[in-house]
Amino acid sequence: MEFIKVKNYQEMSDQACNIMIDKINQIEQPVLGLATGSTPEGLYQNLIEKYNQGQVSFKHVTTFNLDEYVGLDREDVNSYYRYMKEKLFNHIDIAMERVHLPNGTAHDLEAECQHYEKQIQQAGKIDLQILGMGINGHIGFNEPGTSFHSSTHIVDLAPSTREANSRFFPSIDDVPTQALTMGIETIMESKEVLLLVSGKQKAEAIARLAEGEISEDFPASILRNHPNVTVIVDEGAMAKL
Ligand SMILES: O=P(O)(O)OC[C@H]1O[C@](O)(CO)[C@@H](O)[C@@H]1O
Repeated sequence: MEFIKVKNYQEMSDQACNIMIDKINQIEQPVLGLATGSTPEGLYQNLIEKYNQGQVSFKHVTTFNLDEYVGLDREDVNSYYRYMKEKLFNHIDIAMERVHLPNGTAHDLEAECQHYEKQIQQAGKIDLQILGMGINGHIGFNEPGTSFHSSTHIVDLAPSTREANSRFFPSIDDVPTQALTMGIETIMESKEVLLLVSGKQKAEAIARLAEGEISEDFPASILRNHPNVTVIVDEGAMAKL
């Protein structure tokens, strides 16, 4: 696991953007794994800027998002599908048929998980997976206690995750209680992982990632066993290292 230490959120987003554009330009049919939350917003803004400057095209890019809330329609303001459209897809030349997010309103959620997992395998696995990390070490929506051998599955969201994400909803009662997420094994099968971590609220989590034991109690810790992980971390998040 390689750590790239940067000053602040903007520098983290700039470095992540460069890594992602290199990857897109290196591979003929790149498959990217994408994340939501606050962390990658700066990266997506940068990608849009670079696209507008003609430095990158997404025509041959396929994407798989990590997760989606259960019960929110795709066009709901808080769905991750809507987030991705507004923060990235609407502004670039990506073909929407190459875009994938789990369907949180599928009639049969178990079947949807299996189907999503199959689509990732059929695409030839993920070339570069972008990750954020929750304060409890969750990656995707894989909460503490999730099996390291999990594939795409339905999760009950931890109270701390619902509380953290309630900032986007009218009230905490409106935050869905479940989500569909790529599993830990799905993430670990990505060829390369880029984990972005910013802000002092993540300092404890980064210290645990770097120095704690590898345990299902702290999902992100498994990344230490992955052969190709880069963590871009800013000064705030490094406070306890
Ligand atoms: O980037 P944020 O908003 O701090 O969230 C961290 C992680 O939590 C999630 O938003 C899920 O709660 C992930 O999608 C994200 O990577």
